Amino acid sequence: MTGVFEKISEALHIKKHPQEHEQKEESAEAQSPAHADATASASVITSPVFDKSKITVVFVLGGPGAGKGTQCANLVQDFGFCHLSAGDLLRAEQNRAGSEYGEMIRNCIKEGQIVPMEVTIKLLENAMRAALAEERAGEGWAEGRGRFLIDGFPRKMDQALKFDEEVCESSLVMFFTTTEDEMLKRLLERAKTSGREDDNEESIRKRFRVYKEQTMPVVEHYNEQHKVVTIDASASIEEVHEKAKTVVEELFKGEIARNVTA
Ligand SMILES: Nc1ncnc2c1ncn2[C@@H]1O[C@H](COP(=O)(O)OP(=O)(O)O)[C@@H](O)[C@H]1O
Ligand SMILES: O=c1ccn([C@@H]2O[C@H](COP(=O)(O)OP(=O)(O)O)[C@@H](O)[C@H]2O)c(=O)[nH]1
Repeated sequence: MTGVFEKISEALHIKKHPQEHEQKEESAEAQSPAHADATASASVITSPVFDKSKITVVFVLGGPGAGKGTQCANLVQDFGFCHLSAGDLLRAEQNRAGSEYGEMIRNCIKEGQIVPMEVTIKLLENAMRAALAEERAGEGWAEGRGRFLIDGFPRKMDQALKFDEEVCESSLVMFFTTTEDEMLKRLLERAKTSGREDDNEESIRKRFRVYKEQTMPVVEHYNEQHKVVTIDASASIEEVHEKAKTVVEELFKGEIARNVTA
């Protein structure tokens, strides 16, 4: 039987990684919804596609409109990260001619729901592969190394577990927080130019609810792993940037204190 991952890979035109092991195929099959029960008892050993000792993954979380994308853009300038916004990748796939997921993605985004993880994870994995294949110059990119800011992901526990286990174990979660009132204000302002179908009050309220119900448990999960740095995003863009920059400097120096408020 064709696994969900294979089916999605085909549809997204994703080539299999030459180094991907047979075991990995078995594992992807085992992770499909039809095999969910088998996964718990399966003794298949999986290894992530990317090696954590070479690839740094920083997850960037926070409510809709907290300023994740804005701060990621700043950190790209500072540290040469590759910035992958899960939302942007989904919107690109939604608009890709011939995508069989376009309609499904559009509906999920409009309703503030989370797109099934197989789609998002494959898009991220594919984008990471493409960035590494570019053999970028600059700090952090020599000899097969790479550094990624993964923005707006993982938003749900299943995504977090699967990405860490099968794609690349994350090093850190930067968690940007501010009030719902502030996020709403920012998003309604962004709506004037973003052209996003979900930047309207009805969709925003739904996104807030999904964020509380589904994304907060992800933050809790990483808190238990001592991987979270919380950054108050209520201040000005530049003030928030200074804090975020210090956090990343400490990460690369190996001096970061986890589960702290920066
Ligand atoms: N610290 C801040 N103060 C005021 N406005 C901000 C701040 N950070 C971001 N914004 C603005 O708020 C809106 C949402 O920011 P964005 O980075 O797109 O959020 P997210 O990626 O978390 O949804 C944007 O229009 C952005 O310019
Ligand atoms: O891993 C992800 C990330 C995003 N989304 C969808 O994309 C939307 C927009 O996410 P994005 O991060 O672009 O925007 P934000 O809500 O943070 O402003 C979300 O509401 C979800 O519908 C998703 O399904 N899975």
